[in-house]
Amino acid sequence: MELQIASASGNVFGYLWADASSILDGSGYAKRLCPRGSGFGLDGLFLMQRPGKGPWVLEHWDSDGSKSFCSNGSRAALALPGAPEGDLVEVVSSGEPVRLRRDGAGFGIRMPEGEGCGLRAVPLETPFPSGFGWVGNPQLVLRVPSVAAVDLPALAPPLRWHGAVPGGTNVNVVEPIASSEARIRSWERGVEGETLCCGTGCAVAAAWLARTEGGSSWTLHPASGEPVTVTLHLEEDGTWRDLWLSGPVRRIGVARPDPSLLDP
Ligand SMILES: N[C@H](CCC[C@H](N)C(=O)O)C(=O)O
Repeated sequence: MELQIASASGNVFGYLWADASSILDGSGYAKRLCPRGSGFGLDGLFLMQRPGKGPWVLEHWDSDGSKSFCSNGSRAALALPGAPEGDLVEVVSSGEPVRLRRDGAGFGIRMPEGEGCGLRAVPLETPFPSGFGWVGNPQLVLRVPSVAAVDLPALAPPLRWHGAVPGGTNVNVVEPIASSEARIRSWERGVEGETLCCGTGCAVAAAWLARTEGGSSWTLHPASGEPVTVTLHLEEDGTWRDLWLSGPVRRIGVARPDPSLLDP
């Protein structure tokens, strides 16, 4: 079985066509194929169904086997062989109806706007000004003087496991560097470590920056150095419309996992 590998701004994923496997044990596949050391060193795994008549269907698991919505991996899927053609593609990704597009900046995704999505007030005490949002998964954003100076492995875990958010949260630190640009670093739930870019983290960071600093377009510079641009219409109540995140995608290649990883 072929494992396609692709990167979205440094967030790296493996992809399997679901009909290539008789057992849809996505969680088990993710746990065996993803981790660095015992697997391919991937942030997450996608199972994809062949494009049919309705929206294209994708499912994502983090490297620890937990199921979650993932924006970067969804937009990178559009670069894979076998993906639907066209500039604009309807997708149901981990149950969330979203749109993907091929555009000048690379590949983009329009984020979920359904029930519960948007900025929310959550009683989290942090040493820094903070915001929280839900975009198919939970994202905490802290504004810091310098993202480079933050000791993320010390700062993030207590917030990641904070009881104020059931199931905990992803943690992002941001540092505005211009009127519509900021640096960002992300600590991801389910990877339990820093990733080089978290798309949903960038989306919530941009929404929170739009609320606190103004503007409707923010370019975020993640740890990978491969920037993403977020455009949105933010409403007074913290919900958004047409929140698009775009950035580069790279196809890395194809791996052939040892059969013991697929069928232990
Ligand atoms: N990296 C992903 C998000 C994974 C979210 C996962 N870590 C969770 O907590 O559900 C993205 O680009 O949207």
